[in-house]
Amino acid sequence: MPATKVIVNVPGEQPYDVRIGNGVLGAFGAALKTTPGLENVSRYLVLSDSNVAPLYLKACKEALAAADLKSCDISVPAGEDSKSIAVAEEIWEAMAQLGLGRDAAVIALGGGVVGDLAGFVGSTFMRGVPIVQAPTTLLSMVDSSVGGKTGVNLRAGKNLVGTFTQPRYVCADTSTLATLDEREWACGCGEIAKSAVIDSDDFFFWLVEHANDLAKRETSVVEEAIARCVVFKAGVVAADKTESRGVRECLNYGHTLGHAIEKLSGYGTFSHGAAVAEGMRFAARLGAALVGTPIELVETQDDLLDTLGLPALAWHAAPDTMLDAMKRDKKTRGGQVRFVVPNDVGVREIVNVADDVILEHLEAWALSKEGR
Ligand SMILES: NC(=O)c1ccc[n+]([C@@H]2O[C@H](COP(=O)([O-])OP(=O)(O)OC[C@H]3O[C@@H](n4cnc5c(N)ncnc54)[C@H](O)[C@@H]3O)[C@@H](O)[C@H]2O)c1
Ligand SMILES: O=C(O)C(=O)C[C@@H](O)[C@H](O)[C@H](O)COP(=O)(O)O
Ligand SMILES: [Zn+2]
Repeated sequence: MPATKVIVNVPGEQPYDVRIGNGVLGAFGAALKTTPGLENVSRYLVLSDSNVAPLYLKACKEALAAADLKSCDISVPAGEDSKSIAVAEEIWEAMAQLGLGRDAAVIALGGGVVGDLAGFVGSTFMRGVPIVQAPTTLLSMVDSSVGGKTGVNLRAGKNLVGTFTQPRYVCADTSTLATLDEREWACGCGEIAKSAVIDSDDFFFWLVEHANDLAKRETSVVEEAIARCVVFKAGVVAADKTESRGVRECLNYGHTLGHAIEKLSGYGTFSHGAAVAEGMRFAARLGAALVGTPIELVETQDDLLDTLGLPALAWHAAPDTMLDAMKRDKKTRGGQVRFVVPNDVGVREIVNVADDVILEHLEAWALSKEGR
């Protein structure tokens, strides 16, 4: 896999490119000018957050101006709390005040929070304007900027309102990762580990071998990890864009428990990636009990997550409270909670798990936390 600039095409009715590399934001405007579906855009709204705007908004707007593209911008407070209907409504109102019409497009400049929020407001404003993703966190480069899941959280649970709307273009400038702190680095590594476990032996054992270098941000390893994740996700999304064919749900590995942790701990207490990593530990153990997931996989995954800076969380809630939160998961059918579990590396299945079995495993999980 090439180490510098990589372009991955996400196939589908409206295929799009994901451009990955150091400095690709500099050529952003020129790339948008030749992107199908953006020919008639008269103004771009750049949505970012209070951490990202001071760092990268100027460069983004300069890249647009250099290609004679007009832009305006809105910044939201950094953090998961901005993924809400209240903030979405403020943005819709601001877009109307700015005089944006159906010839506008929305650029998400930031992490997964900005990406999901911008995707949601863009896909609903005036019944939908084009969306462009310019991810600036590791997590958003490896996962959220690709695939078109947009949305906001409700008090009842994560991502409970949203749309499936593919972006027209994704620009992942890896130079922006230099300003990311340790917590957010590890968060991205959580989704990389998720993709590796459910993808293949090739990805998983490559990651095990390079986990230390990824944690140390070794450039070629980082770029290869991003490219591998995007190639994998592009294939899954192409096969099942709206998660209706039983293929895309695999990307939810670790999320059944992970989303419940995020909700119950107060959104933002744990990063999404840390919660997903915890969910992967739990789901693999459930797999070992229910479908024969090899214990070597459970242990290798534990070691991998440790190396990537994602130790088991010293946090738990009462099992019945956890179960109640998990019942809001979108994979739930007929009131029954379903988990993605790995039968082995690269082989996954969705299992319906009875409440009493989940409670029994949650109790064991809670016990394992005592004394931490
Ligand atoms: N749509 C999807 O397919 C998908 C996939 C995975 C995760 N998600 C969602 O993504 C969100 C998590 O995304 P995230 O981890 O990127 O969180 P985030 O967007 O909150 O970013 C994490 C923090 O890093 C800051 N930041 C962003 N870029 C930076 C940079 N280059 N330098 C310094 N600081 C920077 C942000 O301001 C924020 O404080 C969750 O809401 C999750 O549900 C969505
Ligand atoms: O793209 C997908 O599909 C995913 O499931 C990717 C996940 O990493 C991501 O966190 C997603 O937002 C979760 O989706 P949800 O449907 O469970 O809200
Ligand atoms: Zn996720």
